[in-house]
Amino acid sequence: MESTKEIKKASIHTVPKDGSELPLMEAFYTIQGEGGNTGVAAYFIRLGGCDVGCHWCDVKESWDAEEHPLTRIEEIVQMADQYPGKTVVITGGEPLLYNLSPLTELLQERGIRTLVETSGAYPLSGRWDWVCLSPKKFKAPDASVYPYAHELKIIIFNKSDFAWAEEHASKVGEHTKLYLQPEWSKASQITPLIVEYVKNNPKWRVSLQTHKYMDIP
Ligand SMILES: C[S@@+](CC[C@H](N)C(=O)[O-])C[C@H]1O[C@@H](n2cnc3c(N)ncnc32)[C@H](O)[C@@H]1O
Ligand SMILES: Nc1nc2[nH]cc(C(=O)O)c2c(=O)[nH]1
Ligand code: SF4
Ligand SMILES: [Mg+2]
Repeated sequence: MESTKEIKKASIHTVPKDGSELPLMEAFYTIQGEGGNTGVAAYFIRLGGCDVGCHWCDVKESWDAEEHPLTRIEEIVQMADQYPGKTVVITGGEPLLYNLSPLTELLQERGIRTLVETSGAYPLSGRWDWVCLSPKKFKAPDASVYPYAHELKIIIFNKSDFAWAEEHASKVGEHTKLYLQPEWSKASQITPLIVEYVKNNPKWRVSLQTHKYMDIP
C-alpha cells in the first residue's frame, strides 16, 4: 500500500477533527473471524491509537497513533472498493477516538456496508450497518454507546468475567445479540467454561476468533 510508506507522522492531537484523514495502521481483505458476522468477507481498516490498555490486547502495536500515517479517507475508500466483498470492518486501536462520519458516509454512498469493532470508550460517530460493542474493565464504555450495539461481545479472561458480562447485557437493547469470546491466550481453559455457561444461559452465544484457527489475518 503506497500511502503507509509515506514518512508522515500522525499524532492523536494532529488528527483533523473533520475526519478527513485518519491514522491508518493496516488494511487487508479477509474473513470476519469473530462475532455476529463471522464468515463474511470484509475489508479491514485498522486505525492506530488506543488508550484503553487491555493487558491481553492482541494488537498492542496499534496503540500509539503517532506510529501510523495519516491517510486521506478518499484513499481508504478507493482501496476498500477494489474488493468484491462490499463490507468493511473498521477496527483498531480504538476507532471511536476519531470522527468517523465522513469515512462511513463515503463508504455507504459506494454501497459498502460499514461494521465497527469498538470498546465504546468514546461516544459513537459515523453511520453504521453493524456495531460490535466489546466493553473493557480498563476503561468503561460511554453510556451513550449501549443503545447502538447490534452485538455485545464480552472477552472472558477468568471466571469472574461471566458476572461482569451480565452487567453489560443488562445495559443493551433487547435485540442486541450477546456473545462470549475466550481471551486467546487462555482459550484452551476458558472455552469449555463458556460452552457450559451458554448451555445454561442460552441468551448468550459462543464467539471464537476463527481467523486464528484458520491462520488468516
Ligand atoms: C483489537 S480490538 C480493536 C477494537 C476495539 N479497541 C475493541 O477492543 O473492541 C478488536 C476485537 O478483538 C478483541 N480482542 C482483543 N484482544 C483479544 C484477545 N487477546 N483475545 C480475544 N479477543 C481479543 C476485542 O475485544 C475486540 O472485540
Ligand atoms: N479475520 C479477522 N477478524 C477480526 N474480527 C475482529 C478483528 C479485529 O482485530 O478487530 C479481526 C481480525 O483482526 N481479523
Ligand atoms: S480497547 Fe481494543 S485495541 Fe484497545 S487495548 Fe483493548 S483490545 Fe486492544
Ligand atoms: Mg484482531
